[in-house]
Amino acid sequence: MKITNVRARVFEWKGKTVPPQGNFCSNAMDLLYSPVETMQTFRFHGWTVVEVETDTGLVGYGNVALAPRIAKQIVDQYLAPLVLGQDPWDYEYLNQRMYRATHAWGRKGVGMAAISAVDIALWDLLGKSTGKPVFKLLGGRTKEKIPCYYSKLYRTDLDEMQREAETYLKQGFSAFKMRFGHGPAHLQQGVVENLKAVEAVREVIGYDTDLMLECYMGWNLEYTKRILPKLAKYQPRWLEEPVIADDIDGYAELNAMNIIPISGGEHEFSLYGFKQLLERKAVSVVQYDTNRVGGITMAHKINALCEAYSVPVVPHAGQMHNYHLTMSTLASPMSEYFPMFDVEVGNELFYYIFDGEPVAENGFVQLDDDKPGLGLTLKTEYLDQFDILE
Ligand SMILES: O=C(O)C(=O)C[C@@H](O)CO
Ligand SMILES: [Mg+2]
Repeated sequence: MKITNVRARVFEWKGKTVPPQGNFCSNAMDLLYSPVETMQTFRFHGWTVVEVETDTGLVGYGNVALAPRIAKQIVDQYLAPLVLGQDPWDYEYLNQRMYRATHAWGRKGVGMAAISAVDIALWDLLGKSTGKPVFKLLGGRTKEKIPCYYSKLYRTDLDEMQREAETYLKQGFSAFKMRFGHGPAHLQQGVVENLKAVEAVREVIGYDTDLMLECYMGWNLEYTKRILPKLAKYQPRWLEEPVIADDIDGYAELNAMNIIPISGGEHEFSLYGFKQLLERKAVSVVQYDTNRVGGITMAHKINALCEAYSVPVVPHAGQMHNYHLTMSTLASPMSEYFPMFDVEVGNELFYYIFDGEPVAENGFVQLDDDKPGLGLTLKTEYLDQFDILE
């Protein structure tokens, strides 16, 4: 099998969107005085879809969500020439080729995200060419089905958050992730607001469910140290990305406090970066996203690394490029699950672009043994609501 063409297209949503309500979600911009409304930097309304075509007629699909227009340029100008004419089965060689050729500028961030999209498309091809789902190529089914946690609960009105939690509890979810709306800029009043929100959600979901708390890098070390003991009584399973991704010392210090397990890795990009996080005991849960860390080839290696350190992997986002890895490794006990809603943050867009993304039933997602590759096709239903950049 030989690669004959690589096509990268940006899908930019132009349809109706739901404006973020209330304090919505803390994020890294919150610590900075800014005339820019911070939610503008937080919304992700575009996606790059990469199609790798072959001389067999098979086409593999990959995707990247970060900085989609730049990712497309990287695929077009730098990565496509490196894989054209090559055999997708040489995926390790091709991954190294892309990683090393772009290393001067690409080793963290959007460079790696673009590599990920091509790599994911290669694995989709491998599955399609063998008639097997990707998880089979990675080692097979380690779970009957994948437990997943409901991930939304942005910081809106507390009654609304409670209604949301109740609805999804009734649908059978037994694990939830909520977002904080306040950080250091909101002073002690914000601490109180944060605690009230966790209490409100626990009031509805009880204590026989898991609750995860998301900061999305909107706090700092001092603030987190102050609030951690106050949050402990709500028994969170983890506290996610309290500080910016580069502050590995901060993660290590917070995790060593042993009050609440600290999770991270959603904004880490390389195998070496994860080695550092693990060596430093900086996180108790690793949350890579396969469409950021160099694709399935690299995520598979990170799983092995985490297995050896006995640190669980719960990838960022659901989505097929992550589900296949979660299914095939014991290092990964469960998945994140973004429900399909009207377009708001943009996490939902995956459902609007692709057909085949599984829908959770009773808090589990299932992968089909008989669907080759990733099991995704392009959806036609919403095509007129995207601007598509060729
Ligand atoms: O789902 C997460 O872990 C994210 O960080 C997604 C982002 O949308 C913040 O809510
Ligand atoms: Mg997160």
